[in-house]
Amino acid sequence: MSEFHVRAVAEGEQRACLQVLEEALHAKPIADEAWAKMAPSWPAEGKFAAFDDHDTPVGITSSFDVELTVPGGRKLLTAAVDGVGVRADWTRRGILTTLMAVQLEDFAARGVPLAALHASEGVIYGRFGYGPATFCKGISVERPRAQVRDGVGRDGAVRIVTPAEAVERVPALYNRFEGTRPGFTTRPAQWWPGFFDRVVTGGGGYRVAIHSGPDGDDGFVVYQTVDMRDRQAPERGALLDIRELQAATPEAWAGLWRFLLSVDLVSAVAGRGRPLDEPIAGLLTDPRAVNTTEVMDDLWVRLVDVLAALRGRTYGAAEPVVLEVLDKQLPHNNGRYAVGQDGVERTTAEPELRLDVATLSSLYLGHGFFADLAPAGHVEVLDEAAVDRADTLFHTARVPWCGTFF
Ligand SMILES: CC(=O)SCCNC(=O)CCNC(=O)[C@H](O)C(C)(C)COP(=O)(O)OP(=O)(O)OC[C@H]1O[C@@H](n2cnc3c(N)ncnc32)[C@H](O)[C@@H]1OP(=O)(O)O
Repeated sequence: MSEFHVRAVAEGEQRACLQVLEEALHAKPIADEAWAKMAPSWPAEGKFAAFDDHDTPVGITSSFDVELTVPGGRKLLTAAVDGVGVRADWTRRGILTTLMAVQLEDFAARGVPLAALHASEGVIYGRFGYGPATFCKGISVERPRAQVRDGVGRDGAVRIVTPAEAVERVPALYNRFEGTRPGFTTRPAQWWPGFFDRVVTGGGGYRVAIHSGPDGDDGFVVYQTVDMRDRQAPERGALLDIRELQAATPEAWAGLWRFLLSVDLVSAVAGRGRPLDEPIAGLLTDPRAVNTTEVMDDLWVRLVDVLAALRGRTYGAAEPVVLEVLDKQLPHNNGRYAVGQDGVERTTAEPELRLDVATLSSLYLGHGFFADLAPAGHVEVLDEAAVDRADTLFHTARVPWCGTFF
């Protein structure tokens, strides 16, 4: 059987590596024109690949640096992992395991405290120390029943912009929202061209509308309408599908929703990847017009430097707790940590809770509870009283949400 070797991707090898990824994700071969557009967003930097005996790539992992907002509002350097795939005839031979090990060591060597990704399947990344740290929901609003409450969302104006104007304005507008809640990430310049090309400018068919309030532009929505009418069912209307909606203020948010629900010949307004706490029902005279269609994991987080990551966030009001953390891939993280409002220290004190780094990572941004993870065996409880304390320290009032797909 052929062996593989793993190394950093060299300049000029990106297209062959991208082809491996596209095949793994069941996408079509990359045409020359598509590659010409994508190449600037696909640098060799940050990519590791597995190669066969002929130096042909058969597996890839990729990342780029962003900043992730953590509880308390600090933004920590984070490796955004994307583009993971192994060619179908090379799977289950340990390629991903090797790629993840090399990539994590690279993050640790560069002093990156956090890594994050969106997972194609729930079973893949836990073994590498990643845990689901933010969640999102799909919603569908029955438009004929959905009347926005009087006096809400009327203060600003919404205008549909051209694709060119969207490309010019939306990235700067997004930068106004960064950091408002745990889980938000910055979007580096290399992220935007792929998004616009897929969705707006490259025939994706989505429109962009911008909300402006007293201080200028303060929100945007990316959406498309899919006409569902036919002669037999003219009342069916179109489905309005929200790709993304971001607002800097509650007024901008309400104004964008009022606009979406006012579009004629639409029977339902739907979106996926919305924050769990988005209060759409409260906006409407009939809260039952809103249905939650799914709840999904959103961002998976991996603490690469546990001490730095724990020190990067703030904590709720409780006495400190001593955690013992187990990390198979990055043993420098193994050990005990005293976590409290006044700081985080390594300690030799007796542990109160023992957990692996994936579980700690899933709780890190403030979603979920130690109390809920303990019964399933994710947290070993050595001192019962520590569970409540740990939950008060870690859980956040604001629900974490990422909302940026990579
Ligand atoms: C961040 C992102 O980009 S998400 C996108 C991820 N990519 C995809 O989903 C594309 C399609 N899938 C693939 O390319 C591959 O199946 C990968 C990348 C998920 C896994 O690659 P492989 O090289 O087969 O993984 P590897 O051989 O190292 O497996 C390690 C372990 O994980 C398990 N595993 C890996 N992938 C899966 C899976 N999809 N389902 C169940 N188990 C899996 C293996 O069985 C193995 O378990 P073991 O250690 O107990 O034997």
